[in-house]
Amino acid sequence: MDDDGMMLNLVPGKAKASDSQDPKQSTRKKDEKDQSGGKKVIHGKVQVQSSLFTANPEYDQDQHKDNTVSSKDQQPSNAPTANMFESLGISNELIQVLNNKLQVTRPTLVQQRALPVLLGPAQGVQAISDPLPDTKKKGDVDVVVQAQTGSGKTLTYLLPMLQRLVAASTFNSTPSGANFTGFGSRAIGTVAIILTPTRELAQQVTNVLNQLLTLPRPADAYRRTHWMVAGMVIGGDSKAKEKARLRKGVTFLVSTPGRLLDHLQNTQSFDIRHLKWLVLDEADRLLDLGFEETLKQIMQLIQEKTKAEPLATYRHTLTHPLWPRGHQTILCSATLRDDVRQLAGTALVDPVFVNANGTPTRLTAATPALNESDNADDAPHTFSAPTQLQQTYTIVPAKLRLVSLIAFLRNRMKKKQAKSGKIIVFFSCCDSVDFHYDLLAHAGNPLTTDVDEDREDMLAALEDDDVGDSEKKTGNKKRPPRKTKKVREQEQLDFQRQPCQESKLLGDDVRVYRLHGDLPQDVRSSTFQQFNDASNGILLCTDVAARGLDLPNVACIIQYDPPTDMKDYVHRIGRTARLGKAGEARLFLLPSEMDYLPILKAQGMAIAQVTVESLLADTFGKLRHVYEAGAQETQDQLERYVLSEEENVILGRKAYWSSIRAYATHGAAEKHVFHVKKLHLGHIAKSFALREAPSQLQDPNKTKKKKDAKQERMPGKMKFRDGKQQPGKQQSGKQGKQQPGKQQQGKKGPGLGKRKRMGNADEFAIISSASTLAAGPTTKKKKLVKN
Ligand SMILES: Nc1ncnc2c1ncn2[C@@H]1O[C@H](COP(=O)(O)OP(=O)(O)OP(=O)(O)O)[C@@H](O)[C@H]1O
Repeated sequence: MDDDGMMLNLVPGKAKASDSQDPKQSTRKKDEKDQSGGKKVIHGKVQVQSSLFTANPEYDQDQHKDNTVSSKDQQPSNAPTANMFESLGISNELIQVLNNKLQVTRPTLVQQRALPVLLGPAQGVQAISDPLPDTKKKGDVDVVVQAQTGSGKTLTYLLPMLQRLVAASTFNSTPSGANFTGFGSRAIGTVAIILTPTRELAQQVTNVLNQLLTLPRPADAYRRTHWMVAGMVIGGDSKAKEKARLRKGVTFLVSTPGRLLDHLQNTQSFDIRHLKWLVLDEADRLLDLGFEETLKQIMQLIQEKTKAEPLATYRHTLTHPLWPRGHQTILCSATLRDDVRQLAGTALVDPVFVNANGTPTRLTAATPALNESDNADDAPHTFSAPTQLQQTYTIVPAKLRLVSLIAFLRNRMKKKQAKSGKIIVFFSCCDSVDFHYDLLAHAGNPLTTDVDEDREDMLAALEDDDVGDSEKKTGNKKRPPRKTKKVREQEQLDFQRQPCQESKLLGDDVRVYRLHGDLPQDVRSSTFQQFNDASNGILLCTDVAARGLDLPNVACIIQYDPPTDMKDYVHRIGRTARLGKAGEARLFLLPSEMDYLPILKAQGMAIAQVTVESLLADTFGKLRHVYEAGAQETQDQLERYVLSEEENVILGRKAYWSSIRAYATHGAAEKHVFHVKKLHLGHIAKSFALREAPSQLQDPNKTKKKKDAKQERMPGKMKFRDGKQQPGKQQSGKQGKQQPGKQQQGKKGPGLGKRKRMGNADEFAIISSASTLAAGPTTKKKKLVKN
């Protein structure tokens, strides 16, 4: 539904803000109060504590309803098969580790298909229908593995490496073990590099490797893995320590791209001349813009460094077919599509494509594109989600978003408490995660200060100028006692460093966690670990947690902000329903976003509707007036909390602006659905517990003086925080209080205008907050928002 007409910001009385030092202020205020029918007016704006259930857009929520969707009776598509690992060429010792340490007994379909290919010619298994002739790779092929989320791709690439190295450790020993001369030295350097897009995924893969390396000591009393070491180098860790580890030799190196490139360029002792495997986990993400340049440089350096002659000690050993000739490149993801071809022409040599649906096939230049098909019988390549995953959506008007989220979470936590499993909520930006985290942690606690007129005056001052000046503007008024700045800062610091918080708002003993790219690395790591170990709890996060993370017992995914890319949709929902287990994924959509449903369906996603009424009724009470009252009461409580402290308002505003900015990063293909112009900004503000849309960006760190100076230097520049206008590019359109939704000229401006290229990005590309704000379809390319 195109409701542009209704989507005007209806905040009444947009009169210019008056000077709060005006001696006539109190008289004028009184007048304003009178004129607005007794309602409070601040700076020309009526402070309306509006109802949640009035003035919402009209929409037909059944428009895209599909009654046929049901995942209840579906056979899980990513569960283990009836096959055995023995038949695939995995040794008993490794199978023991799989059974005992990882509770893995039977392979999944993709493991069944990919393991023989990856174990290589030395295993004597005919894995592909058209084995390579005697090429330079001598039977060891590059491999592209595409399989649903939670189908065990990590073991798919790790097991063959381990199997081959374990076999290589013993291949020249005598059968009895006497006169053993097996290979094994850490000094060989790095033989496998595994690249992941996020630090958490790197941490996870390293953990799995370490478990696999606890291979039992066999009868010949020689532990095959004694020389193998798994190590991790990621951004945020101490480089000096990493260098020391690399000097000693790290057999399996797990890394994020930026940090790997850094070591390849700067760490002399990082020896990869004997490199045999390069794995790109979440390859499509690594091939994305942002990592593209880094990856190119990595590939180039690997090509150069692996040309070096092997050390004399290993020359003989490495000729055995257990070791791949050259190095084998493996790409993995649930959403590999045409992107892979970018690399296929350079780093991959006629790769074999393996998925769960058919026999492995070679991918040559002549092979049709993965997501195209001329043949009607041959279904076009769409993404697929685990069949047992129950996908649902709820159309939620903007004003009701926040209470609907609270209602959903409360209901889930109340339902089965300990057994309900974990919940992950996805937001579009770090600021929004921070805001909601704070809200869930504190809004259920009693307020320490009253939300009175003085506080609202403080907020009015915030509206007009730098946050720092608000103290001045309300300086001579009596206020509720406030904590000193130092105390507040210390409290914030302590709050920042806690990996989780209790949320009284959601119920007894409910813990909330948060994860995003702006957190200090140690907080990120401990949060990830603690949420991983917890049996219950709610993780609020950005897409930094969307890829690859295998967090046990996640029962439900909530996409509070829709993803900006269909691939992200698939990965986000894939954090549940793993390895054949059940799971639910709920998508929140605005009425103006309903046309996203046919897009999802066209991509093979079966998604059913749950109405917002039933969502609210499940928590607040069955009768309409009861759940409306309950929702309104909750919203009021949240608004009161936000209004109670200056910091809360700042958090809310930052989150509001960053979210709108993130909204503008939806790709061109989905712009007709997700367009800032379609947003009702007043209603969106309500979903951040703000009583009205903030009219301009505030920067708590800048003094008014600095801002004025900037204005002088660059007249005409918009007053957006950190706004980095390209030199020579004059921005047209309204200056000063630019509203989102208003088309901006100067398309190639920074921030929203263009997806930022990160030279050495080792994380999701990141821009933290509302540094600039443009609106409308400014570019065809997807833009990058910090997550
Ligand atoms: N054959 C198996 N049987 C039982 N569990 C398995 C099997 N293979 C892997 N697992 C377990 O399944 C979980 C998911 O595996 P993994 O993270 O490798 O999935 P994935 O396909 O890489 O998912 P994603 O696409 O989300 O990254 C892990 O906990 C892993 O230990």
